[in-house]
Amino acid sequence: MATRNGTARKTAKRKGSSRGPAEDLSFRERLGALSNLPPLFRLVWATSPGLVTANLALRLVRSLVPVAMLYVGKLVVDEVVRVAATAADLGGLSAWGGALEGLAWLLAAELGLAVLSDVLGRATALCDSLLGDLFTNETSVRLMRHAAALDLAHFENADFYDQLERARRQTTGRMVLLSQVFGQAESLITVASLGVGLAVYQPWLLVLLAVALVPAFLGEAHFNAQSYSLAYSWTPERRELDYLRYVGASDDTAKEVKVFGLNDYLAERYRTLADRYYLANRSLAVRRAGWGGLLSAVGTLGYYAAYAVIVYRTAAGAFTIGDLTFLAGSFGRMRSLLEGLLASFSDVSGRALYLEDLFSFFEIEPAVATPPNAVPVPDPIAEGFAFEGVGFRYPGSEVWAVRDLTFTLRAGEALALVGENGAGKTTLVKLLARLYDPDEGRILLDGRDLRDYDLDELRSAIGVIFQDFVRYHLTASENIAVGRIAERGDRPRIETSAERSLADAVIESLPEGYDQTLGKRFSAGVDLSGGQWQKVALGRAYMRDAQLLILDEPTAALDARAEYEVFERFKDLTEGKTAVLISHRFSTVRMADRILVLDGGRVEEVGTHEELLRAGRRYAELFELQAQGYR
Ligand SMILES: Nc1ncnc2c1ncn2[C@@H]1O[C@H](COP(=O)(O)OP(=O)(O)OP(=O)(O)O)[C@@H](O)[C@H]1O
Repeated sequence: MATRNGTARKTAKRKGSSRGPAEDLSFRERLGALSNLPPLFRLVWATSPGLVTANLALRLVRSLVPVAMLYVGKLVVDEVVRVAATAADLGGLSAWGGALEGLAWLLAAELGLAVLSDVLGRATALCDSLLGDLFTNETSVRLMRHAAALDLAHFENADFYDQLERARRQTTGRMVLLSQVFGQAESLITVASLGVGLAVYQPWLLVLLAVALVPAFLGEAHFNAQSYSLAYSWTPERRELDYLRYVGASDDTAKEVKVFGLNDYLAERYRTLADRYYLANRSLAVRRAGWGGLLSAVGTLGYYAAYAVIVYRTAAGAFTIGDLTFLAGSFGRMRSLLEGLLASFSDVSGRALYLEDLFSFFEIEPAVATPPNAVPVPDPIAEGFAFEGVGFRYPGSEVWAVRDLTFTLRAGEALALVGENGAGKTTLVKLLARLYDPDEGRILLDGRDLRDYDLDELRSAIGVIFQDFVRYHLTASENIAVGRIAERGDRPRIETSAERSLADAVIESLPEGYDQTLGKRFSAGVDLSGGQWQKVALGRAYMRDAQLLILDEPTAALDARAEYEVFERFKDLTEGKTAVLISHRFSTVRMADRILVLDGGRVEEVGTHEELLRAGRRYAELFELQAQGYR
């Protein structure tokens, strides 16, 4: 699996290592994670350049408000002191209306700044939340698109699922990270402006401030990295928790969970696992709170030391009372800003570590893909398909699912695949549809390797109705239209497909006909029986109208009459097309032009129904077994 950079590889390696979950990350790794911020910024920028610009402009103005307010505050105090002294000299204020006017202006300026700060704050928050929503939508769509482009093999791999899960968690709330970064930039400008003010009076106060805050910062950074390690190493368990929650409370499983009485077992298993996670988290949270409190006390000590110095110097006459308020205010403000800045810096680097999961997910490349100089898929297919010594092992499996497959599937012929459970029928079909590529040998289409063709075109030329077809909780018409989703607006085509697969009677009996939502997930949904669902799924084959049609157990759930009727129409479905039919029912198998018998992933025999019966080998044996069952 391709990963993004050193940090990703290291984190991936850590997972499998024997070191404990709360192990540390080096400071460099933490800093390295910050390299995820520019790509994040580019993603957010692409979401809405206008909102990002507005956000930054608002923050820039807002960052200068605090120093302006403190300075006006200082002027107010100095002015009050001056006016009060003069008034005392003259025995009253009344004669000094002119002096009060200056004070009034200053107060008005301070009020104006306070209102401005509030308005800017709200406008920034608005920009942040709008951007956050847009960003979540964008990233979720990208994630879905990317996941769909990946190989089927990825989806059968538990590590991939963990990675997908971690990436999925990153689609929401990532804007918080960018707001934090923007907020940090804003705080930095404010700190710089306050720093200039402080430096004018007492430069060494700045040094004191920095020294007092470093321990708290390092503590934060350390615990952030530990939290990440913990969350990372617990991904499989968190996935199991989600799975248990799903099995324990979902429409798909409710029936079986009830009749087998699994509820207590599932709840108990959930609790045991959830408690372990809670305990691991708790011990970290407690240590974090303890150390955090101690280290921030050091910062507070620094602040009061500085405050004492300023008070002493004011008393000694070196500063005015206005200076005192300005300095104490600036210092206090800077301390909380710096503290927030440092804490959020380590928080940012912590969150940036999580971003690694999102970006490294986006960088996984599918192995089954269109080659650079792809050839167009022939239409119509002239010769057909040829398997030449094809062998395939599922990823991570030592056993060959199919091996030495050599046979042809001629254009226009209907070929049935027969074999016992696990013989390799579905695997053969997955190879034909290029859901996987062979590990050995090759599959040719009109004399060229399947891998030379454009993948989208190839998939478009093939229609597969799997045994475990999906029951989409969408409308009846959409459930048929998924066969050729681009034509979903073509109602006559959908209705004709339904008619040919015998789904029309089912759909017409629904309260809302073709617009009826199927399945139980949504309140308006109506569920169908297994056979009714199969008729709907079969409608997709007619809708697809592909050059190569593959039907995996198309009639397994149909009653005898429906099966008979479907086969009456089978010729018409496969007319002029190449078809592959998988079935355990010999009544179905007989419809095919030729039959390929698989055993243990190898071709055992090929021929017409009559030829194979005459040969008296496995096909004849299986046929006889089934025929006996009917007698
Ligand atoms: N996703 C998978 N990962 C690993 N092994 C698999 C996977 N799918 C199938 N296999 C293995 O590959 C072999 C062939 O399976 P396949 O599903 O092709 O059989 P089949 O003939 O379609 O069986 P059935 O009649 O039960 O549908 C089996 O030994 C099976 O255990």
